[in-house]
Amino acid sequence: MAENIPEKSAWYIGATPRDVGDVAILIGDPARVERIATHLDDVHRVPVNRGLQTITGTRAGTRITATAFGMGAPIAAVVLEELRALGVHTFVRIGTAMAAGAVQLGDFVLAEAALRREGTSDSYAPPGYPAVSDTTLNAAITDTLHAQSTRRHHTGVFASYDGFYSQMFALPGSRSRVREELLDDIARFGLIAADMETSALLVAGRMLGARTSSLCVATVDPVSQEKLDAGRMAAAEHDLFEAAINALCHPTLKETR
Ligand SMILES: O=P(O)(O)O[C@H]1O[C@H](CO)[C@@H](O)[C@H]1O
Ligand SMILES: O=c1cc[nH]c(=O)[nH]1
Repeated sequence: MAENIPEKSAWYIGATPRDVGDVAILIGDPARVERIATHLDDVHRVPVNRGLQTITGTRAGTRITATAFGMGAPIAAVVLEELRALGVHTFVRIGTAMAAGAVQLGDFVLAEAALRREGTSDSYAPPGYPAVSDTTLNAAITDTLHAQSTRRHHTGVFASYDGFYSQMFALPGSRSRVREELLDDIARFGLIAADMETSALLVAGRMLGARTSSLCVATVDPVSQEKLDAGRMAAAEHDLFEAAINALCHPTLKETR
């Protein structure tokens, strides 16, 4: 009988259409999945596959999926592709980013657009194609951040890089030009943040007909390499989860889809 035929599951994340909602939060660190689960009701867990973990829970009647991709643009795009194929139409990447410009550690940074310094977005669109966030989604996120008003936020241009140690965070004794390239980009393009996935997700999301944006906490200073301490990070993560979940429940996202 038809209802006994197992639904096909996505190759890597292992989820079926029934396992996911219409909207999703893309998380880097897998350890954040169980922590965001505590912010949702009726949480359903998909078995972990290849370290990729997906859960779906509800908030105010909206089913929200959260999947952790780990680190870097290629796997982040795989996860976005699979969730999109399962029916997800709206994505918010949440995570950590390097602070740039006037941004201070612990501030939120919301991507309006991103400089494509990674290679994954090239597999979706030529270099002249812009990596831009969805404006309706960003309006919902901004509205939520104002209502939440727990910490400062900045909206602007991110840059995303493939090489964490070769392009973003030089280890002691490594080639100093590494950081100079990043500092050059920050100054030349007035960036507010740098991470590893945002530009690829914005391009892939748009090419696949999904709404996509990226909201991060600034956690590292590019010049001093100072990092946000664990206590402040935990508080920021809590606020980040709430901002993403509340934004995805925003009424305008339902009205305009
Ligand atoms: O905190 P998450 O979301 O993992 O994001 C950031 O952390 C990793 C590298 O530090 C990259 O994935 C980067 O984008
Ligand atoms: O330095 C950093 C911090 C967070 N995320 C990154 O990609 N780089």
